[in-house]
Amino acid sequence: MNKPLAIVAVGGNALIVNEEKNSIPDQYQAVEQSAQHIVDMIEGGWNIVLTHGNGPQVGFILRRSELAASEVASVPLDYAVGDTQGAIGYMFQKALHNQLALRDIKKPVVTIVTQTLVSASDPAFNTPNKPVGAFLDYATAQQRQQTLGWTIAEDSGRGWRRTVASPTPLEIIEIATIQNLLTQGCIVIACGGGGIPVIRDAQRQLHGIEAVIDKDLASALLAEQLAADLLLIPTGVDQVAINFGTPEQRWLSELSLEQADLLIAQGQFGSGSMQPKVEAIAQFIRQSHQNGKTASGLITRPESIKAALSHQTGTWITR
Ligand SMILES: NC(=O)OP(=O)(O)O
Repeated sequence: MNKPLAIVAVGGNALIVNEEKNSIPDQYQAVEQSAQHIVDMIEGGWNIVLTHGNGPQVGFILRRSELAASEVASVPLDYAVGDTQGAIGYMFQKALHNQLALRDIKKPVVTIVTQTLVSASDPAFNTPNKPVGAFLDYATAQQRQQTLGWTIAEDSGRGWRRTVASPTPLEIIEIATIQNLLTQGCIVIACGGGGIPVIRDAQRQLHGIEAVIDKDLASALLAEQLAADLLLIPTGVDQVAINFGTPEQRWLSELSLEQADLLIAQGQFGSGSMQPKVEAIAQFIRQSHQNGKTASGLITRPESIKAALSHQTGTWITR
């Protein structure tokens, strides 16, 4: 029997343990931790495609580019997304390779530079709302807004960040290659940072466009197109909660699509944190159902993945 396929979507913020420990070696340590849990899944019989975010990292590249502007040409945002695919892909590729070697599992790991089609007329280009880079105090963010033309927004009560446009992912250009690599038994790292945003002209030519795609939405599209069984989104908590942070807080082990819709409508999940994860999983499950496939989603902490897969923790979302 074929092994089940899971898309595991690791957030860019998950690699930044705290704002003071955000160096490349610090991020690599976090990747090494995640790699252990992913290889546990492989030992448990799963095929894996790993996707990852890049919100902090792509913002760091833009900032380096600004700081060096008098010496070297600046980096357009689509190229900065490509840079993060290479750097974070390298981290996961190396960490997974090493973890597999420790357990004597022979499985190739490969990172695919992935382009994701978006629409040039997506209204998201008029309202940049995807936070990137570091969390700043308001005075610093406002000063950069005035001097560098940044758009800024408060993010999840943690501070102010630069924002960029985040159009809806429509098509994964390298989908056939990703599928082929999976069929050959590879662990594939794809759609990094949601994929490099590209538009297609009337002559079918691709052109990069400056934006950062939401990695959960891109992962949902990828999961649907690969007919995956599971979209797993590791995050900072073991389970999704309602009434989060109040005396009425309640952790959820299971969530139907109808319950998810209702709780989203009630504004139960943070709009910049848990809500996009639940929405992405719901979209994947619905689309899979339309394609005749039964699929599910799981949200949990990376270190709880093994327990969550045997339903001891985590929040399972099913139709
Ligand atoms: N591209 C993206 O969604 O990145 P984060 O998950 O790091 O915000």
